[in-house]
Amino acid sequence: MYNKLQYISQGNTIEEQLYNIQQALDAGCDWVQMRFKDQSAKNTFALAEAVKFLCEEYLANFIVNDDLYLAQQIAADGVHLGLSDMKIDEARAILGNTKIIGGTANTFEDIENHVKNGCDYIGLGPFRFTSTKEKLSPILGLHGYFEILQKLKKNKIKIPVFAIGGITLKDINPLMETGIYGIAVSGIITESDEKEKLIQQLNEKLYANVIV
Ligand SMILES: Cc1ncc(COP(=O)(O)OP(=O)(O)O)c(N)n1
Ligand SMILES: Cc1ncsc1CCOP(=O)(O)O
Ligand SMILES: [Mg+2]
Repeated sequence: MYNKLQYISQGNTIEEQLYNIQQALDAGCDWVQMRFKDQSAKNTFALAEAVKFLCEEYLANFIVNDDLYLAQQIAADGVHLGLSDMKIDEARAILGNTKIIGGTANTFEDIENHVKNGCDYIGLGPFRFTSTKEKLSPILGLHGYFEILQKLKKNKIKIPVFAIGGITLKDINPLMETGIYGIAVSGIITESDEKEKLIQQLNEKLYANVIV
């Protein structure tokens, strides 16, 4: 099963990205999504190769944001695709069944479609406003998660749902109570001065009800 905490990388240069990713891995993150927007193919490829190497060293999962062909080229563990990126069924046909394909959703219908098309997990959001991403879909808030997760349950749709967008430590308990599986975060980890402590606290809350 998937880790319940996914770190989405930040940084405007290869160096900044690598610094942030290494810090997150050192602090205990074991799932990284490389998100490097508006860059040349050369830079993105160079970063992806370096991140793949790092994640292998730390035994962390590594997925690529947006670019299925890059994920395929560097043999990443998978890809995360948004509503305006390549369609999930097309991606599945190209990547096969062994790779992770995550899909963005903002509504119950988005999730229904993703599940039909062979998606492995859902990034559902945004939970609240965040400056990490431009052009946000409508904000869901706790009530939005509650309604969508209830509808999934009613329709017997089972897929791990990760909450995303402006999430902080204090949001985890109420979010987990809605039935989500985990969270995908960027800002709180990138900006934290006490990453190890933060990741430990996040994991404690995320795994509080997991029986091993
Ligand atoms: C886990 C997760 N969920 C949602 C997103 C957002 O993807 P997308 O809508 O394609 O936006 P960009 O990240 O590409 O700007 C995500 N990246 N990860
Ligand atoms: C990529 C993405 N998609 C919806 S919100 C978001 C950004 C999440 O980052 P943060 O945790 O900093 O709000
Ligand atoms: Mg995208």
